[in-house]
Amino acid sequence: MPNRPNRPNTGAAPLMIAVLGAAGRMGSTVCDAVQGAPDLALGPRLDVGDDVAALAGRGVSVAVDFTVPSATEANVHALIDAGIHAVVGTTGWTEDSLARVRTHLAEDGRGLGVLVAPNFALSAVLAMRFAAQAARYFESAEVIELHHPNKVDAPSGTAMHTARAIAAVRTQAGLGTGPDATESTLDGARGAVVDGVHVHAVRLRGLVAHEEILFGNPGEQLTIRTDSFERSSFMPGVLLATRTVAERPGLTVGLDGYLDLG
Ligand SMILES: NC(=O)C1=CN([C@@H]2O[C@H](COP(=O)(O)OP(=O)(O)OC[C@H]3O[C@@H](n4cnc5c(N)ncnc54)[C@H](OP(=O)(O)O)[C@@H]3O)[C@@H](O)[C@H]2O)C=CC1
Ligand SMILES: O=C(O)C1=N[C@H](C(=O)O)C[C@H](O)C1
Repeated sequence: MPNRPNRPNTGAAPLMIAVLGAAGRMGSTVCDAVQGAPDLALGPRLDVGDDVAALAGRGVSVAVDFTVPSATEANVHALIDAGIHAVVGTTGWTEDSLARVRTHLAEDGRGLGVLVAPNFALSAVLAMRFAAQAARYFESAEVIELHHPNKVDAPSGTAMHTARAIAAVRTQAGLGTGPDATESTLDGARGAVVDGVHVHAVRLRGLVAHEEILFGNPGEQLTIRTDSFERSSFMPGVLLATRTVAERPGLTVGLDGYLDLG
């Protein structure tokens, strides 16, 4: 990742990285990326049915979780109990589940770090940041996310995060809901509503991970778009996180918390 502290850790023994969801699309890509990094060593690869608690005492420094929304929170609690830092890309996190992790980390007291990031691609991280910057200046804001048809959750974690951030800025700026004269619709025609922001999900063969954030004012529109054409786009962010999570005790939400974005 350019201009980021994503250099290999030199001079030290390689950090051992465990991967949860290792056989999945993201998990297998992470295994390849870790194997290609001279300062990292690929440790245990876990999938459904494997016991996360059994990672304790096996020299694992950091575990990367790309599993499923129904499993990821329990995995993180088990990793904390095992004394292992966690880098999490899996979606499905809520304010409540994040709060439980925050509490667990505080109670544990060993200074472990957990990063939960809805998107590790630099383009997506910047798109979310730019959207939050733009949100106060526009009457209308809607989010469209577009993904491969094998994705099990909708809207995407990235779209949820984007919409929540836009909504928070709009509230702070005293903006109400966007103008919308719709009186009757087919169910779903206006998408899901996340904190007052409409979010639309497209599933299409050929896509990987894409998002458009649309802002409108009378006579003008701003579109912010991010495209991940390959899962390799997530890897610099994942590797950066594995290298630095131990230096960031507590819970961080969003890779932007690890980047010097100003
Ligand atoms: N933050 C980011 O940048 C990105 C996040 N994601 C998110 O990552 C997650 C995974 O995506 P993707 O790799 O495409 O999905 P896949 O379905 O390809 O992979 C998920 C893997 O996790 C396994 N799994 C399921 N339950 C468990 C469990 N309890 N413990 C361990 N492993 C388990 C699955 O096994 P099985 O198939 O046998 O059920 C599968 O191998 C999704 O939530 C997705 O939204 C995706 C891309 C980027
Ligand atoms: O499932 C995916 O593929 C992706 N999931 C994440 C999300 O839900 O935001 C990140 C990226 O969009 C790819």
